[in-house]
Amino acid sequence: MLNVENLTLHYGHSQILYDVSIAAEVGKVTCLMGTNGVGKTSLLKAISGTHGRSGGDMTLDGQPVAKGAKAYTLAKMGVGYVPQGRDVFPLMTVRENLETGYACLDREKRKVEDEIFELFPVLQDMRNRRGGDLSGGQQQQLAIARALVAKPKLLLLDEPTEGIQPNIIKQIGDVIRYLRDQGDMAIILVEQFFDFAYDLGDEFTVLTRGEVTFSKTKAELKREELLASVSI
Ligand SMILES: Nc1ncnc2c1ncn2[C@@H]1O[C@H](COP(=O)(O)OP(=O)(O)OP(=O)(O)O)[C@@H](O)[C@H]1O
Repeated sequence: MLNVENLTLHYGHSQILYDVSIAAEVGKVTCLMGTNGVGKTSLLKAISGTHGRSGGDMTLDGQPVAKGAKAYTLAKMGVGYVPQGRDVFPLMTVRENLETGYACLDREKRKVEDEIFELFPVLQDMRNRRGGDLSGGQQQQLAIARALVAKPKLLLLDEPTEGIQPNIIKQIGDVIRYLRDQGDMAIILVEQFFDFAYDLGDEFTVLTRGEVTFSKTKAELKREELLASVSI
């Protein structure tokens, strides 16, 4: 589904990513791991078009993605992005936040499907509340739901468990597993909560200082090896 080859990324003059290659397949969770500041969020920004890459190639379903492609174009091509920190619109209601998720779609496709509320029943109950009044866990669920509204083929999740209480972490894990098992979406998960990532992941790519250390399937990888590679 996604193929990235030799991607480089800069902020001004400072280079953050060096020849990064990563792939993500439909029906699989690809975990992107590494210690703080190695460039995981930057890679998701490049893949989502939020911060343009400086070099390298990217294809989605075999379609080349131009270097300057904007987030809007990537969203239309099927990339759903759940950023670190959620970026829920605090003054908009839950319903309005969800509606922003389909802004990239053609008018006739703009609909919040019932499945969204089946996955996240709390959002149904709170649909007229303001985003800013939701708890952190509820905001995280809203951010994931907002990305799902556009029916992405590639879902990018940046630390969905950060600052979230255990019962909601479990619900979010169940949703990710459900989406993976539906078999119509590729998922890239950036996650510092090791057991959560190890449990869900099918493929693992580890970054160190902006470079890929290794990409392995779960079968090829010992838990201890992965743990050591993401420990300081
Ligand atoms: N907008 C920016 N301008 C300049 N430097 C930045 C910017 N955003 C991030 N960086 C730097 O880029 C590097 C990689 O940051 P990034 O957030 O991608 O890492 P990360 O692996 O996601 O870290 P974390 O696990 O802490 O979220 C860091 O050194 C960071 O300070």
